[in-house]
Amino acid sequence: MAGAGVTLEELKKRLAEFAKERDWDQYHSPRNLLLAMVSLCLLIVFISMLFCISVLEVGEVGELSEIFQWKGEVPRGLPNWKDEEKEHLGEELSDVLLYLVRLSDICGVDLGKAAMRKLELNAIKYPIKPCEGSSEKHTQINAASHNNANGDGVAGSIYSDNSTSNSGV
Ligand SMILES: Nc1ccn([C@H]2C[C@H](O)[C@@H](COP(=O)(O)OP(=O)(O)OP(=O)(O)O)O2)c(=O)n1
Repeated sequence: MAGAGVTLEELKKRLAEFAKERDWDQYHSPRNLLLAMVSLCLLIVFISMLFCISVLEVGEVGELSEIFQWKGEVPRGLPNWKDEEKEHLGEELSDVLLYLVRLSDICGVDLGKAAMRKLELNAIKYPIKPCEGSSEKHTQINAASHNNANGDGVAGSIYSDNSTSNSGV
């Protein structure tokens, strides 16, 4: 089954391809990716408060954020970072990953399968053509497509256009 037993290396490759096809490397800076994770965590905090679970995971993301605090924008590959700083970053990233893997196991979620499925859903939400070089959210791109469809007959909703989606997992 797609995604069952997927390795971290495969997932890394798929994510890199997904970003490259959409010319999104320009937006995937360390800071932007971290901020994307942090906003996701604010949602988890809210849900955690409702269900009293998983606050530790948010704590680890907080520790990860501390490493980038006051550094401003950081270039890919972290060329000016000391070895100790990179090692510390590796430890905090691992804490987040290890808690995620453990949490999904305890909850009975096959994380590899779920991640591959989410990539397929992302490809439907963010088809290559309208999303190429754009950092807009799918809702904004979808609204723009609707406007175009009303105005000059160009493509309608991105959800109904499978011709450019990249969901062939
Ligand atoms: N510039 C971007 C935008 C999205 N994604 C990928 C990573 C995430 O797996 C997913 C996040 O997409 P959304 O921000 O649209 O969030 P959701 O999928 O949760 O959608 P929604 O917020 O509408 O529920 O897409 C990405 O890699 N780079």
